[in-house]
Amino acid sequence: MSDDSLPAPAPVRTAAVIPAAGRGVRLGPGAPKALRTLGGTPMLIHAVRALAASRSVSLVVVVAPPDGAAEVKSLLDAHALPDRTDFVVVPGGETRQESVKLGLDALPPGHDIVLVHDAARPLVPVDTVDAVIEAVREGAPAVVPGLPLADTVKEVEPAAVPGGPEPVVATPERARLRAVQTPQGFDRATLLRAHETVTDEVTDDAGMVERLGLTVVVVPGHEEAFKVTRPLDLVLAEAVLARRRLNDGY
Ligand SMILES: Nc1ccn([C@@H]2O[C@H](COP(=O)(O)OP(=O)(O)OP(=O)(O)O)[C@@H](O)[C@H]2O)c(=O)n1
Ligand SMILES: C[C@](O)(CO)[C@H](O)COP(=O)(O)O
Repeated sequence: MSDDSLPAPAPVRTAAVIPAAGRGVRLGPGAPKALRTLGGTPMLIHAVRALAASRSVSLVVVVAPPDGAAEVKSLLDAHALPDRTDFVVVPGGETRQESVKLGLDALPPGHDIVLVHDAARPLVPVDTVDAVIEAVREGAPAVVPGLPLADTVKEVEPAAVPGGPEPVVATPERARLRAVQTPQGFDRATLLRAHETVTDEVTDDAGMVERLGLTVVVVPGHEEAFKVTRPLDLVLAEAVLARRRLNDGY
């Protein structure tokens, strides 16, 4: 039985934190990775647009290179972004984990779902963003997009000398493995607790939630949400962008 005199529940609001403070050492010398261009536009702007394309995302916190917050603010001002979204820029830290924490510290109250998305994944489709948000809305405290692996993976004993042979310890069953991407989505309180509690270095935010003993779920990722890490990834990203521009006027 419904009671029309009760106020409608407040809509669940979503914020996104975009860590963009990395140097991009594996990409080679040049500007900080997030500021390098893809199709003439900084990678960070692509990533911000990808998240702001979701109608659920009302706030984007960009975590800029430690001495680059002013430059990032100017970049956001200079590029067209949706009016319905607010943007905040904060300086980042030494590690990804530190940068995400600094982004979380800048979140105002009122957003119950928080996404964390690498600036280095500039081409994630909005459907992937929305699928992650939806899974959190449905009650999962932590959600990651992931894809099955194409390669067989070996666990090894690290080489005694750099470049030396590495004894294989195990071959995990490939069908049970997923390569995880971002945006990773969280119930806000869970993500804040993870960042307050976990002190050792973890390579993704969902991994921190796992350490709290909570369940993380994987939803289907997308091959275009790949991370631009090495020079060959830039070639692929330019090709994907060129195809989108040709097909969709992106
Ligand atoms: N101190 C850091 C390190 C990384 N990142 C961000 O975390 C995301 C994923 O990191 P990765 O792709 O590894 O970027 P880099 O750390 O820049 O790469 P590299 O390890 O090659 O230097 C990127 O958007 C990167 O800007 C960050 O905000 N702060
Ligand atoms: C968060 C992440 O993109 C999920 O795949 C990844 O763990 C980041 O790792 P990196 O070594 O910092 O790029």
